[in-house]
Amino acid sequence: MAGSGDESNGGTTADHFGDAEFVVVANRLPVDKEVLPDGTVNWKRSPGGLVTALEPILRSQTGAWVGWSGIADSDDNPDIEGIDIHAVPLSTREIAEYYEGFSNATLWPLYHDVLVKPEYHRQWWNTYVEVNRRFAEETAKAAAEGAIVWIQDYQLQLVPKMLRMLRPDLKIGFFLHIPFPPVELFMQLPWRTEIVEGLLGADLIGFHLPGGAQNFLFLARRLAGQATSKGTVGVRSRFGVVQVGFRTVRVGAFPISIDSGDLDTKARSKEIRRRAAEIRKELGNPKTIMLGVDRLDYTKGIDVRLEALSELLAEKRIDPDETVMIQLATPSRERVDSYVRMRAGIEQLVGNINGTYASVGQPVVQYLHRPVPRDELIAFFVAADVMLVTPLRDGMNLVAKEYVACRSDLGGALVLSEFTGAAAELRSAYQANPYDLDGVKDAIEAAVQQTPEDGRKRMRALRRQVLAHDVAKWAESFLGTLASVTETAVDPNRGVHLVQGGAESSDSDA
Ligand SMILES: Nc1ncnc2c1ncn2[C@@H]1O[C@H](COP(=O)(O)OP(=O)(O)O)[C@@H](O)[C@H]1O
Ligand SMILES: O=P(O)(O)OC[C@H]1O[C@H](O[C@H]2O[C@H](CO)[C@@H](O)[C@H](O)[C@H]2O)[C@H](O)[C@@H](O)[C@@H]1O
Repeated sequence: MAGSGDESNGGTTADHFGDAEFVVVANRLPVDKEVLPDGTVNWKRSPGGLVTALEPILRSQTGAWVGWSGIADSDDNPDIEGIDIHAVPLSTREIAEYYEGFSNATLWPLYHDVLVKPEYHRQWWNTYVEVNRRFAEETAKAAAEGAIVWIQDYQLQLVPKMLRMLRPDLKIGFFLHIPFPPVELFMQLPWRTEIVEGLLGADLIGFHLPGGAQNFLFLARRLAGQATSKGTVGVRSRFGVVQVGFRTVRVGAFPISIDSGDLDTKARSKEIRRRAAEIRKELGNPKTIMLGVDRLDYTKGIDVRLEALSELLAEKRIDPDETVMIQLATPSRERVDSYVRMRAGIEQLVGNINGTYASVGQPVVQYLHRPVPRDELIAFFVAADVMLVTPLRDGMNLVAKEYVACRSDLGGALVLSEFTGAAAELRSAYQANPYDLDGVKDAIEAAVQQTPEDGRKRMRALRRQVLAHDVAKWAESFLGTLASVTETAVDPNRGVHLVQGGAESSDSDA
């Protein structure tokens, strides 16, 4: 019987398997801790798209979620109705070395075009391995025999292989939410082979875009010495294949989305419309409201849009008396040096623009360094005439899709960086290369000056895409593919074949 307690599954026996038929494994749990004024603790479900998409699946079968609570040195295991929570506690040292260090100061910049220099520290790597092992062990305990396990993102790239060693009976999917870099960048990583081999423990590896899938296939051939397909990968179709012994690993592109129907309904509500009108009034009824909504991250190109605005104002192509830009920036990874430096740079740019172009009581840029409540955010989307999404590199960018979902009035215009995953789908946006400041300025100016008729036409096309492809479809397409490829696997021992270390080859395609 697959999964019975011999050496090949790390000693886990069927009696020690969990109950969950579907397990999500992510760095973060889908809950936020709230301490009420009277000191009592309340765990609120986080409003993220992933939870929304997976909740019905987690509820319809016995579902579990393995992740970190977001709090240091905490042994909290929140109780959430309908989801069996398995918290993986992290110590202060592990947060510094695994999360802030290897995940966010090594992998994050390396995978985002080396926008800042990745730091390579052996101690961070060791802790990344240790923490990935704990996630794998916790998952092995939670999953029922033959369960489906879906591992999320760059923080956990070693979990697929570790988990397969513990539990060869499982069907393992992995999805990367950030870009997967080209070979020229990935080869910098001292532990490049271990990462590729870690991912190859999965049955299905998903990326947002075909380009990421193709980069991975090339590296699997080059670093793990595996036979791979060489044809182009499609969107939710034409999957790539890596042959790992007698195990077949599929590689595909599954662009994530949002709960567009829900946002559309909320944005149509009277309360949100009233609040949107109120926001415009509070801002002094400007002709044009521009909006940026991001985690405060150097990948998001907040500086790009501020510099573009500053030059447009200097060239009098935008009138400061008629324009307000709102930048909502959620604090993020605040103990990582590159984030501290970037925040100072952004705040200086905001100060410079306001110092030069604002009138008393009427700043041109209104900057909020905090998250805003969901309904308030929706009202901002409804109020904004021009949405500025200008990342230097972004896996997808859900904000662009959220804006579109909120515009049932067919108003507004989306300025969108070519270097977001969303750009592949949102072709009717005002797209620009964020490295070409003149191009960004032209796109912003065109968006500000669009005719209502052109605006409606573009927004209609954008909405068709976003409403037809929501996050439930994303989950269905990934999980449907995972189910079909594991069901058709012919060899009952498919579970145990793993790539062994040191397989780097000198592929002549390099
Ligand atoms: N200031 C903010 N207040 C509230 N929500 C925010 C804020 N900034 C970003 N968000 C939300 O966070 C999510 C960001 O997702 P995305 O654009 O894909 O980028 P990332 O996951 O890299 O932060 C969106 O759902 C967006 O609405
Ligand atoms: O958990 P944090 O360190 O606070 O960071 C928040 C999340 O940021 C990243 O989001 C990515 O996923 C989005 C959805 O697929 C995508 O639209 C975006 O382009 C990515 O940057 C990260 O990948 C998540 O793991 C983090 O939880």
